[in-house]
Amino acid sequence: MIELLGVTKTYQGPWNGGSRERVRGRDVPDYLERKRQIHALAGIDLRIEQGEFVAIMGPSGSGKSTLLSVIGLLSQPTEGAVFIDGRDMTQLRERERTRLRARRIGFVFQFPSLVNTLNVRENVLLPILLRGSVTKSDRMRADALLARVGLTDRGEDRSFTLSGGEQRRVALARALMGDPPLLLADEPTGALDEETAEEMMGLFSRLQAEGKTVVMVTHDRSLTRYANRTVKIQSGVIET
Ligand SMILES: Nc1ncnc2c1ncn2[C@@H]1O[C@H](COP(=O)(O)OP(=O)(O)OP(=O)(O)O)[C@@H](O)[C@H]1O
Repeated sequence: MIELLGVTKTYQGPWNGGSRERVRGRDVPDYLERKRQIHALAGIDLRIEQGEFVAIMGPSGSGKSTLLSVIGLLSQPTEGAVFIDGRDMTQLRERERTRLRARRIGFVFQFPSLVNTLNVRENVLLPILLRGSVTKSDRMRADALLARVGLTDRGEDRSFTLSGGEQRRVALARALMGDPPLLLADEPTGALDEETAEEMMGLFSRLQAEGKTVVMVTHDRSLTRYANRTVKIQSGVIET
């Protein structure tokens, strides 16, 4: 379903502090001084089958979030190809990538980024609200998803009145609103207590059992037991 071939991602770092670089034994003039390059991904080959639950682990700065953003079409690789269902996403126009992202990918981040001025149900409906008007069946779906994440009857509450774990579940319900086949989660249980984290992982497991593909970045080794496979990344390279 998802295949990355030779994916690299290089960021331009800050100016390197005025120190002169030497290229082929000669000082590089100031006006050509190069920015430091950060190789966040340094040649990733990865295949993820439909219906898999993959955990991505690695030390801080190893490239996990970058990898997730490339898989999620939020960021274009510097080199390499990203195939989703056999189509190379790097060859598409930005508009088409955005469209596919909206239809096929749900994101859950560590910080749920709910809109405080909206109530819980409206937050779940946000992807629809942004596209146009909300129908009665959209509202029913939002309520069904809220029930699914254990927040029945909280639809009318202001989102900021919810606890961190509850807000995270609203974010999951929002990610599921468009029924995407692929769920990407970056530290979805970060800063949650153990019990709440386990509940969240239980939800992910059930979604996988229903056929969704789940890719999750985590620091927490104990959570990898929910995944079928753990991919370890170090300095932008997958450890084998
Ligand atoms: N937009 C950016 N501009 C410049 N450098 C970046 C950018 N995003 C990430 N980096 C760098 O790329 C490397 C990989 O970052 P990334 O966020 O993917 O790591 P990570 O494994 O998710 O780390 P953490 O576990 O701390 O969140 C780091 O050295 C980071 O500083």
